[in-house]
Parts: sequence; C-alpha cells; structure tokens
Amino acid sequence: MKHVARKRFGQNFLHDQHVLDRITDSIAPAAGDTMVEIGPGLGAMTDQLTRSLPHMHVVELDRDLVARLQQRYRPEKLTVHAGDALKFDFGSLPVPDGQKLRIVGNLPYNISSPLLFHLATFAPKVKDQHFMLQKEVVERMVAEPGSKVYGRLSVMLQWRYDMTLLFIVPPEAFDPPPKVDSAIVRMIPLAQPLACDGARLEAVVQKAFSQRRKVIRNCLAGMFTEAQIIEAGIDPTVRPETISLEQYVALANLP
Ligand SMILES: C[S@@+](CC[C@H](N)C(=O)[O-])C[C@H]1O[C@@H](n2cnc3c(N)ncnc32)[C@H](O)[C@@H]1O
Repeated sequence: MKHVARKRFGQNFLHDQHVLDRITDSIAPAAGDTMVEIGPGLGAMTDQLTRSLPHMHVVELDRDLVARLQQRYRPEKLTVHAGDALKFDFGSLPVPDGQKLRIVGNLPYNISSPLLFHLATFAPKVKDQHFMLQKEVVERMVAEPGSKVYGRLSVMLQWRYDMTLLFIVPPEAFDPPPKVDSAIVRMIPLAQPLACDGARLEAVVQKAFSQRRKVIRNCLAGMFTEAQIIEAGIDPTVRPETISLEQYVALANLP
C-alpha cells in the first residue's frame, strides 16, 4: 500500500535519482563506517547508503515507516531505532575503538533547529554530519558577521563545527514538493572549539540576538556593563549581528 506523506512528521520524500547520487557522492560512505540516518522515511537514502555499508542504523519516528523498513531490510543490515531523534542518545550507538560516528539525514524541517542543537551535544563523538535542510536554515548556519541572517544558529553551530553548503536542491526533487528550496550541508566537528562554557555562551548569544535592532550595550543590559563589553574587545554601540564568534566567546568567558 502506498504510504501517504504525513505533514506533521515533515515528510517530503526524495525521488530524484540524480540528487540521491550527488548526496551519496558527497557522503562517500565506506565499508568500515558507523553511520546513522535520521528520518529514513521510505528508504530512498538508506537504499543508496546500504550499497556501500554492510550495516547501518536509522532513527525513525513514524511507526508505519518503521514497520516498512523492518520488513524491507534484514536486521543484520539495518538496525531500526523507533523513536524521536530529538530524544535519541546518539552516544549510545556502538562505535569501534578509535572511530567516530557519521550522521546523515534528510531532516524533518519542522524540528531542524532543536535537532541541530541536540546533535551538537554529541559533537565530540561525531566524525561528520551531512544533512538536507531548508536552504534558509543552511544559509543562517554558515552566515558570517555582518550578514542579515547571521544569528544564534550561526554562532552556536560555528563554535562547534566547520560547515559548508554543498549544493541546493529544488522542491521538484521531492514528493510531495516542499514550498521552499533545500540545501545539503556538511558539518565537521572542530577538533578544538574555542574554550568556553556552552551553556554560558548560549545564554549570552540568546540575549544578544533577542533584540537584533538594538546596539549590543542595550541588548546585554543587566548581563554585562558597558565596561565589560569593551573589555571583551567589543564596541558597545554595534549591533549583535556584527559581533564575531571570538568576541561572543570572549564575553561568555568574562569572570
Ligand atoms: C523529509 S522526510 C525524509 C525522508 C527520507 N529520508 C527521504 O529522503 O525521502 C523526514 C523523515 O523524518 C521522519 N521524522 C520526523 N520527525 C522525526 C523525529 N522527531 N525523529 C525521527 N524521525 C523523524 C519522518 O517520518 C520522515 O521519514
């Protein structure tokens, strides 16, 4: 029976073989990799990846799709984790000594930011991540200071990852087509992120960008004095979107 795409699970299934091949080439799966796919859906990417991998893991929330995947693949080939990727402990997957996890997925766009933040907590155990996301989200992730779309997602993810927008995917590549363009992003955890307490950095960045149009002195009133902002090497009259990752880290590291 044909699966009817469920909007609430952000289901848009890839059917363009050229796009599937390009994504697979970008991921370049190798036989020894430990790989997990988030939201395998009907298995379009899974089929491609399992050609090179003797075994892989998937995490899928939709129980109907879980049942389909379990019917389609032998358990030695595919371990299906039925559940919510937002709550999944990616650190619990068995990875051989000296190796790290590879994470891939055409992500459900309705939960992309919280999912990226959840995944960031596993960054030290991860080799790389390749995701399909809404193009605008990828543009925010890789944005530089001064850009209109530079914000919390840019700073928090750039603190942990080296990120590259690989290519754009048009709506026609999916069934049903989403209303927006999509993009493939490669995320490689940094070996040595700038030393900083993540929760503190998050608090500073969240407060800074909660009023993008104000100058940073006013955005951070109550958290830092003007003198402290200057001490972190920041002009207190600039807007939050012009402040670099290094400067936000300096602020978060103030005693
Ligand atoms: C955009 S579709 C991609 C499907 C498939 N990978 C493809 O490319 O055709 C997103 C998939 O994520 C699943 N999904 C949605 N929310 C999820 C969650 N919280 N945890 C795990 N999977 C989820 C959906 O059921 C769906 O299969």
